[in-house]
Amino acid sequence: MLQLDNLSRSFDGGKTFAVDGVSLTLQPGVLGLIGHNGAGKTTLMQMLATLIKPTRGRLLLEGQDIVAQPEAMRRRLGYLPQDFGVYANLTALELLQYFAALKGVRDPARLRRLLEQVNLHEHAHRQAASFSGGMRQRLGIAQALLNDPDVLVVDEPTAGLDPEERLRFRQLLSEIGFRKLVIVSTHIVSDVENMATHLAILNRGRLSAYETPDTLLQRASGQVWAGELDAADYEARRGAWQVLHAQRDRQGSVRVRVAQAHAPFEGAQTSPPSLEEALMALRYARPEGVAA
Ligand SMILES: Nc1ncnc2c1ncn2[C@@H]1O[C@H](COP(=O)(O)OP(=O)(O)OP(=O)(O)O)[C@@H](O)[C@H]1O
Repeated sequence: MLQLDNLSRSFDGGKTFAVDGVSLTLQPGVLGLIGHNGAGKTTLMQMLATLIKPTRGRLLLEGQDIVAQPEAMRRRLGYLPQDFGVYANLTALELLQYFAALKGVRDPARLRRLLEQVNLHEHAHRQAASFSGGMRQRLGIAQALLNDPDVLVVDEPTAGLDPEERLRFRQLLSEIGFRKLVIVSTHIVSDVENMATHLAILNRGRLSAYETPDTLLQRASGQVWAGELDAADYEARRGAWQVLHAQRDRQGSVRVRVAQAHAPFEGAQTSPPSLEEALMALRYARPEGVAA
């Protein structure tokens, strides 16, 4: 449906590339675009949203070149940028009415349905400026869905949300992904763990992996070890390991999880990895959980 062909973007006349030769063929579902800060996620998403043009490469929506004809994409696109602001004096409904007028959407019933879909219908007449971060993001999604888009692009949507809001927001994107192509960028793996049908890992502008979460988990299977050892022993040996998690207990021993191909110490057992651990074990991410 959406094809990225050697997509590249430089901001300094071709000396360095923020996005460098990314090729992907995307179908409906949720794509989690994972990368550390500065990896090129926003630049990639802005190209998809036709806000900036690629330096090289092509972007095709059902075969149509959307760099040459951005309108073809804009009609079918919903976009929630990283910094979706709300206008202080407008209520949630007024804000949607405003964007609906800009997008040429004339059906008032649709605005009510969208507020229901994002679970804000009981707050339709409240000023959006008084909303929590999660409510604002959900309003942002309602705005992005106004034109019933086929492609929904959402940039770092859960930054600043509390755990309950994160969960609700993920469920919402997951449901949309049953029928549409949803592209969600994040540097927090757990944000997309339960909803992504595919993951694309961006590392300094380059695509280092494009796989299903299950495939990544399978590839990392047997490479994560768990066990307990004496604190002094742990301190002496930890420098040689890729430690995923370490927790000291009151008795002075340390429960540890380590990523490597063979047992790090006697008594360590292989343990099923989380997706974040799998990315670290496969060297797609740094120990602090940020994709490298
Ligand atoms: N308008 C610009 N002018 C110059 N350099 C830019 C511009 N936009 C992005 N860059 C550079 O391109 C690289 C990728 O930035 P980008 O914002 O796409 O990364 P990101 O993965 O979205 O990071 P973050 O998670 O921090 O938003 C960075 O080195 C950034 O400094």
